[in-house]
Amino acid sequence: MKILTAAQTREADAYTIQEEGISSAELMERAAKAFTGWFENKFQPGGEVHIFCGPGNNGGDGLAVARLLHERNYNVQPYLVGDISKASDDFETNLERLPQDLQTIHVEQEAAIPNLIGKGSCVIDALFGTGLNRPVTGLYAKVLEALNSSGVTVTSIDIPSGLYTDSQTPEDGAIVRAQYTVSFELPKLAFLLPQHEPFVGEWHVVSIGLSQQFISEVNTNYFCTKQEDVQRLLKLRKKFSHKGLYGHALLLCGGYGKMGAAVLAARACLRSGVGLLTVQVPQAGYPILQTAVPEAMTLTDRNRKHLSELPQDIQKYDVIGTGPGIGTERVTKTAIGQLLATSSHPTVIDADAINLIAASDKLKAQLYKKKLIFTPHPKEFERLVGKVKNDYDRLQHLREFCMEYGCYVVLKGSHTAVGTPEGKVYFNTTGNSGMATGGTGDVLTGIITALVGQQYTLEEACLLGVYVHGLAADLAFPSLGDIAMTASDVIDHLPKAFLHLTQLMP
Ligand SMILES: NC(=O)C1=CN([C@@H]2O[C@H](COP(=O)(O)OP(=O)(O)OC[C@H]3O[C@@H](n4cnc5c(N)ncnc54)[C@H](OP(=O)(O)O)[C@@H]3O)[C@@H](O)[C@H]2O)[C@@H](O)CC1
Ligand SMILES: Nc1ncnc2c1ncn2[C@@H]1O[C@H](COP(=O)(O)OP(=O)(O)O)[C@@H](O)[C@H]1O
Ligand SMILES: [K+]
Repeated sequence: MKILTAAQTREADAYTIQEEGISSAELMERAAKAFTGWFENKFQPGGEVHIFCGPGNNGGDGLAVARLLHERNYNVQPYLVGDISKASDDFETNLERLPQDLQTIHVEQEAAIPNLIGKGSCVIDALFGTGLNRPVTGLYAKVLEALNSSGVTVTSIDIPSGLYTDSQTPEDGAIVRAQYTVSFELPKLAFLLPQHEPFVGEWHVVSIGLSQQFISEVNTNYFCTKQEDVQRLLKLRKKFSHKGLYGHALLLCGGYGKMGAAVLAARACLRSGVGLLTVQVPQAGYPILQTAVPEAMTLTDRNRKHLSELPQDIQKYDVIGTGPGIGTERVTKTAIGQLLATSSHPTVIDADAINLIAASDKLKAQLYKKKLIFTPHPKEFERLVGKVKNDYDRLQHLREFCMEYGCYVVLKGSHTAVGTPEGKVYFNTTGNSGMATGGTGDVLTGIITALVGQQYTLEEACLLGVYVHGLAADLAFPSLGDIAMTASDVIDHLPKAFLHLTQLMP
């Protein structure tokens, strides 16, 4: 699914209006109906609903929603905020359409801002949408600040007012802190960035029938991975298939005190369909791996505690995964250096392997033109690319790093972002806060390694792997919740996650 900029969203609106031969007020009516449908499911009629409308089409939406909720017996109070002498045409149309018994209140100065503290009211924020073109200050900022400090439940139409859709909001701009955001047709880039969680709250997308032709033709660098996107990637097994068809993976993982990382990566790799798995661990890990993961073949390093060498016959493997639990000893750095210098295998690089590379220009110089997938969390990513200013800056670095080295980067987080060598970014849509616990990243390394071994392209392996990893956690959630969830629980739910995707296939 594509993510459009504010400008592209306006073009999509205009294209739809022309293609369907409808008026912009009709499209607004669709948007208002779609919003109202969501709202009715969430909030019962009864309490007061205060709707704050700005001078543009977002305000127009607010007025149309006021009329529709009024018709459905909600106790609605619309406010017109600021100078509405230059309001948009569709705002005017919807103002005229308000029924006689629905009186608006005009908020033209600070003293007229209603005091909603302690009233338990519900607020709909329709001040600004995608047409916001400068930071919110003055009277509008006072309104947003009053809402933020009043303790009311705010639901924003399209986007929280004051928040920029696809670039960093300037620091002097006020932004409403919504509990819910109900957006039209496609999610906005701003919703996917962790820094915006306090403003966006729980977000939902409702369809308003924007032109699918426009959406399929428009160019964008940003995407959301939905179930239908990964389902078509999934390869079914053939009846006469054998383990030789599903790849032989090598995991170079684990170290003294962190052998569990190797166990987690190995188990996840096996649960993701790899044909054969060999794990090389330091000697201290031999009994652990042989006991905890009997399906895997185990090689031992000459070093007792740390990765220090590559296996002799490394050529025979189809894919290598490394990093989890390996530590950053000098001997391990040498081994990772050898790996980069001598191997042409597709390789998944995680955790301490990233840290070692990040700390060495010599190792970094070896990254070019290889088949590499990096799976950093935000701190590991900053070690690779330097300090970032904000989430947009991080995305820019992500794209630049991937383009420079021709690699894939799986930047982990609540909406994990997969960067590609073409500079595209795919945000994941599965997963939950139960995954915020040690070892879940090691599980992801195992999953992606297994998928590359099964001949998925690097891009497919990243997208499918990240999706399935989050889906397993989502399937674990109903019985385990997020507080008690562990990385092993995620592995235990991988079978259900793969089944879920295959059973839904046509
Ligand atoms: N097009 C359609 O058919 C559909 C559109 N839809 C809806 O329309 C929304 C987009 O509407 P929009 O383009 O009118 O912009 P909107 O967000 O209301 O703001 C523009 C107004 O705000 C003003 N303004 C801006 N920044 C400001 C600031 N910081 N401080 C103060 N003022 C500021 C700006 O004034 P100006 O810059 O001219 O001074 C202008 O008056 C979209 O999010 C969705 O909700 C849906 O109904 C689907 C169909
Ligand atoms: N709040 C969250 N919502 C969704 N996914 C999460 C959340 N927190 C963490 N994750 C996922 O859990 C994994 C954590 O990886 P990482 O930080 O490398 O853990 P570790 O190093 O302990 O294995 C990542 O895949 C990340 O996307
Ligand atoms: K809004």
